[in-house]
Amino acid sequence: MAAPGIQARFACKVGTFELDVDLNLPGSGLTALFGHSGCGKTTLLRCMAGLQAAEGIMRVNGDEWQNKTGSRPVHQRPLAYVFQETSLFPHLSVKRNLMYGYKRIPQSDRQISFDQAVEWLGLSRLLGRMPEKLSGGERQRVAIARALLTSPRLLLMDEPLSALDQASKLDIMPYLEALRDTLAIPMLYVSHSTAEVARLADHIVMMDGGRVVAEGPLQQIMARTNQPFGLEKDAGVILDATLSERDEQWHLCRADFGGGHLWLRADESLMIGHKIRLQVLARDISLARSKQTDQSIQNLLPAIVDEVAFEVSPGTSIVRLLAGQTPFLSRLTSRAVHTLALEPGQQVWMQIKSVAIVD
Ligand SMILES: Nc1ncnc2c1ncn2[C@@H]1O[C@H](COP(=O)(O)OP(=O)(O)OP(=O)(O)O)[C@@H](O)[C@H]1O
Repeated sequence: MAAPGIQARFACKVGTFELDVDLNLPGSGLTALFGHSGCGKTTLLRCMAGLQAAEGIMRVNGDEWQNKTGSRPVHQRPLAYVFQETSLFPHLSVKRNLMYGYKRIPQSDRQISFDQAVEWLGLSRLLGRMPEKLSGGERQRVAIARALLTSPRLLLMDEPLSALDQASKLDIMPYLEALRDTLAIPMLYVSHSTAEVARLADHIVMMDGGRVVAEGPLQQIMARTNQPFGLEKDAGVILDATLSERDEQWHLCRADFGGGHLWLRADESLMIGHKIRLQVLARDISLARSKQTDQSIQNLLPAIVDEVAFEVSPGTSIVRLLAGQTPFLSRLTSRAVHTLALEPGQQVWMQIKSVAIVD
C-alpha cells in the first residue's frame, strides 16, 4: 500500500544559495510555506515541480516523481502551479481560458468537472468576459480554476494573493477556504502574511536560510514560545471552536473550545452550531494571580503556566499557558513576569482583551 502524504527531500545550490530540506507533509489540506524573503520558499516549490534541478526524493500520495535513480520532467508531474501574477491568455474569454488546460487532459483522467471548478470559484457570471475586463481577484480565481481543471495531484501556490489589494484578498479568501475543506488535492501555499496563514493553513512549514526551522500542525506551531525570526509580535494561538449560545441582550456569542469558552461580539452571520476558527494574539492576553472582576475585560479564563520564555526580545517575555489541554500565549513585559513571579505549574487568570474570528 502506497504511503499517503508528501515526502519532499531536496538538496540543491542556486548560485550561492543552498537549499536542504527533508519534509513529510500531509497528503491533503493546505500547508503554508512561511519565511522571510529569500529563505528559499519558491526554490522549494520549483524543486517539487521539477523546474529546479535538485538531488532528492519527491512522492505525492504514493506516486513517486523523483528518487535517487531518476526524476520525472516537469510535464510528467501531475501538478498545477498558481503564481502571484496570473498569466491568462489575453485573447481568450474566461471560458476558453478554462477549457485550454481541461481539453488537454484525457477524459478518463479528469478528476474535476468544468462545472464543478466554475462553481467552486464562483465564475459562472464571468465565463464570457475577456481577461482585461476582470479585476485582479477575479483573474486569480480564473487562474486557480484553470489550474484545478488540469486535475493535478498537487497544487502549488506561490503568493497567489500578494499582488491584490486588501479588498480583493478578502474576497478570494472564502474560495480558498472552501477548496481547502473540499478538495482531496494537497495544496502548498507560499505566503508572507501571518493573517493569511492563520486563516488558511492546516499545517505550516517555517523556513530560514534554505532550511526548515519549524514544521507541524498550525495550532501547535503557533502556540510555541520560541517563534523564529522575531515573530513574537504576531505570536498567538489558533483555536477551533463551536458557537453554542447567543446573548441577544448584549449582542454576544459564546464560542466553546476544548479548554473553556470565550464571548465574541455577535453578528448576523454567527449561528449556533457553526464551527469557527479563532485567533487570540499573545499581546491581547494579560495575566493576573487572582480573578479580577472589577475591570472591563469579559473573557477571564483560569489557566496553568506551562512555560516562561524570558526576554525573547529586550524587555519582552512570552508565557505559554494551558486552559485544560488548550495552549495560549501571553506576551508580557519581562518586568511583569518578574513581579508576578510566574513559573511553570502556577495557576493564573488570563484576561483576554480581543478574540478575532479568522474563518
Ligand atoms: N537563478 C538564481 N541565481 C542565483 N541565485 C538565485 C536564483 N534564484 C534564486 N536565487 C537566490 O536563492 C535564494 C532563495 O530564493 P527564493 O526565490 O527561493 O526565496 P523566497 O523565499 O521564495 O523569496 P521571496 O519570498 O522573496 O519570493 C535567494 O537568496 C535568491 O537570491
